[in-house]
Amino acid sequence: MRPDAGAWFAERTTVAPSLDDVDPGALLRAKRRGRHRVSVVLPARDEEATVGDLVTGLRSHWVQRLPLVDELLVVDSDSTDDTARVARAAGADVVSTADVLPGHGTRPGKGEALWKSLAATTGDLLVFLDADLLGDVTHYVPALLTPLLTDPQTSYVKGCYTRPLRADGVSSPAGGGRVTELTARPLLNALWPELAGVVQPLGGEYAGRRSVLEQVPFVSGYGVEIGLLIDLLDLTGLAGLAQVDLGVRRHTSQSQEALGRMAGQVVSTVLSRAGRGRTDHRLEEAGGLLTQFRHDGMGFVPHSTPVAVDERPPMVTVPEYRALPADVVG
Ligand SMILES: O=c1ccn([C@@H]2O[C@H](COP(=O)(O)OP(=O)(O)O)[C@@H](O)[C@H]2O)c(=O)[nH]1
Ligand SMILES: O=C(O)[C@@H](COP(=O)(O)O)O[C@H]1O[C@H](CO)[C@@H](O)[C@H](O)[C@H]1O
Repeated sequence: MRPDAGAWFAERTTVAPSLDDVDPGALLRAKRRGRHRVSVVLPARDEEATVGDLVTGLRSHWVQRLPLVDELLVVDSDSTDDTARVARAAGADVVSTADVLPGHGTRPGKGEALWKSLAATTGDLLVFLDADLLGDVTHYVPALLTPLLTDPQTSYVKGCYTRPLRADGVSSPAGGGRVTELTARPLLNALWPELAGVVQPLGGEYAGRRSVLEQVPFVSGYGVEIGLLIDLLDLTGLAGLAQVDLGVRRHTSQSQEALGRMAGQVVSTVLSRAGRGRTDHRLEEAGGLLTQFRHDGMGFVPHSTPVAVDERPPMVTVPEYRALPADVVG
């Protein structure tokens, strides 16, 4: 990893406390001191199976028992199932993407839902969580907010976690984050090596200040996370970014074919950014080292592998080849 990425990883990665170790008083004091208002946003397309429990748990802990969260919004993103009703019944506010900024029409995709959420919420701090998360993720919210509540320099916080994979009815302790590992991470390492320390660049759990989120574009589809990461790096520098180890993240996984389409959106988003301004700088210096991460039970451990292009020149340029007898050279 490049020294700046390595330093960022070492200095800007914190570990989320367990729910029992969260200090509610400190959280509320920090929130009040900063006169913050907190909005939690769940973009949801066809998540009736999971959104209810998720909203119930978040609302019970962070709205009813401890007033850490002021708004809990589910953005119904063209669902064809009962997502909206289930979310509302669990106590969330619910808007449909099409009903927000109707003068701007509506587009399909997760990023559209997240962009519209800025116009449908009032918090100066926003927390984004996927609506297909499985298991107890209650601690995600205070963990993602803490760097924003305690460090004015931090504007954007990414969650990171190990990602078990359940696909085709088979579960494995790792293997999730397929587009991250096979597309996003190699591309970011090649073109934005300063972001090589970000463990889960595509992760759907993150928090940010409205003051920066409203200044950057939102890619309408699945490119939204990588687009935000690159654009917020440009806006705030690495110093404005942080990440929190949230432990484990389980969610309902998509098919390889669906992830292929997601990867396509991620690639087009990266290329749209790589083509900006410093193209020659970025593309000419592309590649070299790929940093990946293992979890040793205590924390994430980076390990880097050279992936620079290694190639031979065209044979015709090799003098010894040109000196060979004509019947050999052809
Ligand atoms: O057009 C879309 C696609 C996805 N999502 C939501 O965005 C989150 C992440 O999407 P998905 O689960 O499809 O991606 P994965 O986590 O499988 O990569 C989930 O809460 C989806 O319901 C959305 O709001 N609109
Ligand atoms: O990280 C990934 O590779 C993809 C796919 O994860 P899985 O292979 O289904 O565990 O999931 C993420 O990517 C999407 C695009 O950025 C995000 O929108 C999702 O929230 C996130 O789960």
